[in-house]
Amino acid sequence: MGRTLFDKIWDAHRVAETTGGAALIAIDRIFLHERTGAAALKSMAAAGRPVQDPARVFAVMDHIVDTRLGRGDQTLMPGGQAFITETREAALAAGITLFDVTDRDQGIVHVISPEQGIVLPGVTLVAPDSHTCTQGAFGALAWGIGSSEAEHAMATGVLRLARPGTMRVTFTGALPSGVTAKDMALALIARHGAGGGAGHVVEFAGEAVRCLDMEGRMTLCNMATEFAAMTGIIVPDAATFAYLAGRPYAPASFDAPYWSSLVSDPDARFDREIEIDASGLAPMVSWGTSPEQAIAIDARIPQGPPRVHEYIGLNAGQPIAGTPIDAAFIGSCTNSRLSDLRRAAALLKGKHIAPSIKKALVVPGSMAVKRAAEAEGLDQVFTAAGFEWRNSGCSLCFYAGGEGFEPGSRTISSTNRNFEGRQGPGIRTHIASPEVVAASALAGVIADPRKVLAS
Ligand SMILES: CC(C)[C@H](C(=O)O)[C@@H](O)C(=O)O
Ligand code: SF4
Repeated sequence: MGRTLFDKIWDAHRVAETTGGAALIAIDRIFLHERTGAAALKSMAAAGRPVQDPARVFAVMDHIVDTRLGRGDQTLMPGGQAFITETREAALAAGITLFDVTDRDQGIVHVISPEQGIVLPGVTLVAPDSHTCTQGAFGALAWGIGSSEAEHAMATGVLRLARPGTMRVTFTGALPSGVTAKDMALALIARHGAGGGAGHVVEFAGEAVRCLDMEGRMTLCNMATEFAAMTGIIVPDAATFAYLAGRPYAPASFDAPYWSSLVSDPDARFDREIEIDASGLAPMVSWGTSPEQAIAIDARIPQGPPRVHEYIGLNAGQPIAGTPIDAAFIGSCTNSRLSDLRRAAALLKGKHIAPSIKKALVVPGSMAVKRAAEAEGLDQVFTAAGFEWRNSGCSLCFYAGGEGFEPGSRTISSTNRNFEGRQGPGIRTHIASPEVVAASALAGVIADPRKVLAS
């Protein structure tokens, strides 16, 4: 019987079978960040265990770094300085590659790993961070682990894994204009639940996926963890190889037989199959406190748990469009790459955000994205429109203390999580595409970008 892409990567990395259907899987790349990585490195050093192969291990400062222009080494997170200094010391002592705060290649882990050519088709890559699934867009088996597993992988080069199930989500047809990879992800989670992918590796397939550029594919795979999947994965193709060619850590060519074998065979069987007609999708926006509580932007809020309505301050039956917002955020490993910024800037060009917006931030996913955006003048478009232009990092994708939105704010955000308190105590987050964020910031209320594009 044919094998799925996942099966092939699993087989190529299976070092030994263990009990209960689990296996020892060889780990090709490990990526750490200062929020959870230092703990793993420090614990290894304390136990006198060296990193087995430092050339395969990378670390970056992204989660709690200051993103204000002109930043130094400081973090605004109360008590957070130790994460930065300890990560730096431990990374240097272990001899691994570190992208430090002021490095020109610094950025959010899942943005810089592809930019640097560290993730490659067919590799296994782990990081103590749930959105490691983003990197499955390159046809890698990339997933989030815990700090102690990271320690294990660094010390031994393998991890013990129960074999996950396989699921294929096929998006048929073509996406309508103004509808993006973010909307595909939110539509999937809204229809099949935030737990819908549990225990599975989800392969995204179909015409609408093939037509996404690499940045769109990363946005889609990024949300696999919000679907409770172990990870997402997309079969690599010419776009994948072209994206990676010439990147610092990528091989000189992708013509070895292994690369072209990285497909799901036509007769491969998946444990579960889901099909979604992409041509029927609309821009999506979350109305509640789980990514599954998301609706088309022209729809009305459904009845949800009373606690959710209470926190979010919106009633069932209300249209979501027209809801007044106080703040806007463009950034995160979901939607902070050059194409995201370009699409938002195209809507904002020559316009200004509504006076009711108290804080509007654009936080590029990496310093390389920031430089590329500046070379095109996008920073000027954003600042003229009333957005603050920042250095790269996770920023207000998650609240670490120190910097936040005004208490009680309602934000429209290009991030991936709308949990209670995710962006700060009492903050009500609506997640959506960068287009929806830009259109809403202009209007001061949740707004449909297709209407701005048409006007
Ligand atoms: C801090 C980190 C472990 C966490 C994660 O794993 O996802 C963060 O990146 C997040 O998005 O909540
Ligand atoms: S940008 Fe947000 S979701 Fe992504 S790694 Fe950072 S905190 Fe996590």
